[in-house]
Amino acid sequence: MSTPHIGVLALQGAVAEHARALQAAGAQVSTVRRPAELEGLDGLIVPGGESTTMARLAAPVHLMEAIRERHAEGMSMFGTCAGMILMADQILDAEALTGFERIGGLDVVVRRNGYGSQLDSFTGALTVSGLPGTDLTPLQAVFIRAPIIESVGSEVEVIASWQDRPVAVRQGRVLAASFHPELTPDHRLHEHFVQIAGARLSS
Ligand SMILES: NC(=O)CC[C@H](N)C(=O)O
Repeated sequence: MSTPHIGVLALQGAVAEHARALQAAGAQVSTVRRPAELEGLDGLIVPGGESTTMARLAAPVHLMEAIRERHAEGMSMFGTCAGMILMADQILDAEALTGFERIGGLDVVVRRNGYGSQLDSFTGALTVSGLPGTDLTPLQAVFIRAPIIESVGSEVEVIASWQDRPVAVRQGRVLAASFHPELTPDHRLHEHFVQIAGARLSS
């Protein structure tokens, strides 16, 4: 099988950390700031950071629409934290995003900063289903002003929960997490995404 080529949206946010985790997971990695840089990608990570800032920076070059089109043509997507907000079909507390294109495509309702104010940052140990390999140790998940997933559609599989709420989900070629998997040395979720994105190369 050839090496999956994965991009990291590099407008703002945790870009370098994702790139390192993807390299460790065996992918060929490049950064994406313009639509042309989506060409030939098997997958794209939209990192955590600030969803409103990313949406504003993407607008002049219509990057969100271009990502949506490439996804429709087969590119996998992995949205973490702010990245998940940009992929969610519905956002509560979305005033700051009004008028800006987002990617969409993930049938979930999210609440921005839902884990915010009192608990700005915390770590939870998660059991994640469907990860590659035989390592069953819990994944340490770092939540930073994280969005709450309020509900998921019928095509969405919940692969990890924390305190009875979904925090990682998969819908076909879309993976999403409320937390920051790039900030811990455990790269199993990145490996999982590389496998999802690479599946069409081996089929
Ligand atoms: N760590 C994060 O990505 C935080 C997300 C941020 N609260 C937003 O709304 O975009």
